[in-house]
Amino acid sequence: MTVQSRSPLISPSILSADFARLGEEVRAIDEAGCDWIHVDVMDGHYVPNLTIGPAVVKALRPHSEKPFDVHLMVSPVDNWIEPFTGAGADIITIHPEAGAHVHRTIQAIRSAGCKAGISLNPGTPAKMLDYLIEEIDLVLVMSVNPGFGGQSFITSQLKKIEAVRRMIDKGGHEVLIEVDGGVNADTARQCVDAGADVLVAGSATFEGGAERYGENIAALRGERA
Ligand SMILES: O=C(CO)[C@H](O)[C@H](O)COP(=O)(O)O
Ligand SMILES: [Co+2]
Repeated sequence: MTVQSRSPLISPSILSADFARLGEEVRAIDEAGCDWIHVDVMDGHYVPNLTIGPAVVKALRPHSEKPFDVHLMVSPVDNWIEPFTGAGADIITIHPEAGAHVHRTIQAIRSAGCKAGISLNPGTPAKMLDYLIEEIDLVLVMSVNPGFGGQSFITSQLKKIEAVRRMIDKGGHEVLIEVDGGVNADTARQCVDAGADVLVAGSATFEGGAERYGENIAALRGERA
């Protein structure tokens, strides 16, 4: 197992924020020291939940200068790239199963000036990245089945994080590994030890209200608040 000592980047998922006060919540996690802001876009078709569209991303954009990490759980996905890059996304991650032409979609994301990510569902092997790893900036390893916040971490995904880490180290391209789903202070450590660079955390960031966001983020980084 690769044991890493560096601190991971933290990308709180606003799926667990108070939707009635989203702008305020984005400012609060920014001030609490998060690195990125994770936006879960669900279409009620590719996943059984319906969440945020580009109009909401555009409305939130003035509330933080930190990178907006937009996770598209949408099928078909191609027609949604331009609306989200136009709304202010910095990183766009897609699910290969949701796009008919993954390579082309990745190129469209990068041509629009955004970083491009590929997400691997719990049942999707790391091998899916063959022929794509050199074209992307980020691999999002899903440690829950996509669709809802608050699910339990699927431990088998640690082996996948290790496999993706080996693939990236061998290839020599700069690609970040992000882990999404059921990440808390305990599973965060396991993810970082397996080779993760970025951790998404919804429930574990927003737990306890705004006065706790700073200590929650510090705990996810493995620091004391
Ligand atoms: O993509 C997602 C679900 O599809 C969310 O980002 C993820 O579930 C984060 O929520 P939590 O940290 O509460 O598990
Ligand atoms: Co997500």
